[in-house]
Amino acid sequence: MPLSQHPLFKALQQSAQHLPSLAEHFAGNRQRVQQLTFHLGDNLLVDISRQQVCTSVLQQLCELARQMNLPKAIAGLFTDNNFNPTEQRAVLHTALRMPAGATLEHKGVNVIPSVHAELARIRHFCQQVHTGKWCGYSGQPIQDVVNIGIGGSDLGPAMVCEALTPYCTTGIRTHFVSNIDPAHLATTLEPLNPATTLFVVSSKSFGTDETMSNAIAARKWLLNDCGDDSLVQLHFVAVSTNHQKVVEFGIAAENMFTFWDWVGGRFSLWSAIGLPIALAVGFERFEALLAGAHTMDEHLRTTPFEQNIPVLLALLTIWNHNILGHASEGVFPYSQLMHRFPAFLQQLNMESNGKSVMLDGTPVSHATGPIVWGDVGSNSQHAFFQLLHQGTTVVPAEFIGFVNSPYDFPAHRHKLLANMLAQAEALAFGKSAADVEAGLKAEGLSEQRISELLPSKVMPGNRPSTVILCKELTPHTLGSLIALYEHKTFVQGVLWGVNSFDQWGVELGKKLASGLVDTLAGKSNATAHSAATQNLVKQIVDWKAPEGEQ
Ligand SMILES: O=P(O)(O)OC[C@H]1O[C@H](O)[C@H](O)[C@@H](O)[C@@H]1O
Repeated sequence: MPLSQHPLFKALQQSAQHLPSLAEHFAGNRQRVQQLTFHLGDNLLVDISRQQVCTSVLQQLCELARQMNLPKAIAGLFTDNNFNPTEQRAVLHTALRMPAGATLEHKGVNVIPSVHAELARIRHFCQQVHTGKWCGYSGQPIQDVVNIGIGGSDLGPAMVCEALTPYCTTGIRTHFVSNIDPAHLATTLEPLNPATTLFVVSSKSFGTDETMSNAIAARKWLLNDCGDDSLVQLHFVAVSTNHQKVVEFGIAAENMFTFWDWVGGRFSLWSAIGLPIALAVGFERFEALLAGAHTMDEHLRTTPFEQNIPVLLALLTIWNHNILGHASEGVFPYSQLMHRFPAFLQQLNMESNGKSVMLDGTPVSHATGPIVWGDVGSNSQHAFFQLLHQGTTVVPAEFIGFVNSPYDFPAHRHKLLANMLAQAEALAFGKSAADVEAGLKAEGLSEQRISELLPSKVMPGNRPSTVILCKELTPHTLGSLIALYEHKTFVQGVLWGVNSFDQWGVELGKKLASGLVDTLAGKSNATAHSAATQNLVKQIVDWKAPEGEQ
């Protein structure tokens, strides 16, 4: 039964008619914070007390999830499944972080030994690079690793490498090139020495145009320097599921790391796609990242819904988005190192759940994925938080904070977290007209000035937020945090009844672009396109500098 037709969904809509304010919620229940704070071990806590729910609404949401077969779906994530029917693929990324002795059968074969065999190859390769045994063409050890990939073959490893900067102690510097904009490759390569640079060409399909074009250009750059095609091998490894295309590209099979079609691109950083992470932080820390994700997997698999963190966060999206009608979700890590986390989450959640048809192909009758967006705090406070506090759109916010940091400037120590706590507080409780007026009076302002200022200074409050507080941004905690969002995405998809693991919507644009490349190169005309495109093509051709002048 679709979500919106379920009797419990209708009951939740009824509950939302008589919603107490957050201030009333807190005043009416002294146990609220304890009841609505959940722990993963002793290093991660999730406080949903500032969400516009009470325990009875949460129970209704959990019951709805049970009746919509979420328990079976969760069990399916840890056994063989057919969760991606349009691509005829299973969804088994949880296998990538299972311990060596575990069993997860796919088509009757236990996949865990293959997962660990590939991890052993990654470990060996990292050792070779880190000890200088893997040398470039001039005999010098590798110093810089450039990952060439896009989407799921870029965002996860790029985000993790930045987030784990304090753990990047192997001496290997990592760089990420994704965009077909030549500026990305050119500016990345500019300071690098080809003799000490290794390229990791990462692509599940090994057919993505941006990645292939950048890989071909990188090979030329290398060849220009070393002058011998056979030496290029020393500077290229591949990560892919497509052996044939890797070999056709000219990368030897022994220099290819593999993963499997049951790993979706946006869920793949735990596979060989994480090779740059292991090269940057060391294999043991990569293993700690996997272990952190496995901890969250076990939490998802074994915890009753009423205490299950990813399930609760997904249900809050159902509540905020489908019942209360809030169209977007803001995510605000209070950590400069988590700079790329919102972008990673955008692919994870929006590519997974930005769907309009149910699994059986019928149109959805309820909203699916919200717009996910955000940026780091405290920067975002000084940019767009005005709208969050006083705008006409309510944006449920997720704050992510870390108590300890290896970067300890005494004057900064408490300010970052104080800012995060203050934002959650201001969003929830605002400032009433009476309080604003009293403050302005105390400042000695005239009656007239007070009445002018009052409407602009009132803070409505009652704006929902969640706080995720971690002890420290370690590889293990980051693994748990990423897996939390993976599972949140998965649970949302189950409730919405969509296929969270395909992405057909991105294909049309790719096809149109490939036709337009020839048009812009003057090899075909634009008449097959709309008048708008034809006009822009004409302008581009007119303005284009002749070859060689750019
Ligand atoms: O890893 P690749 O096969 O190169 O794919 C890279 C990316 O491209 C696609 O267009 C998809 O939208 C993404 O889901 C995918 O992660």
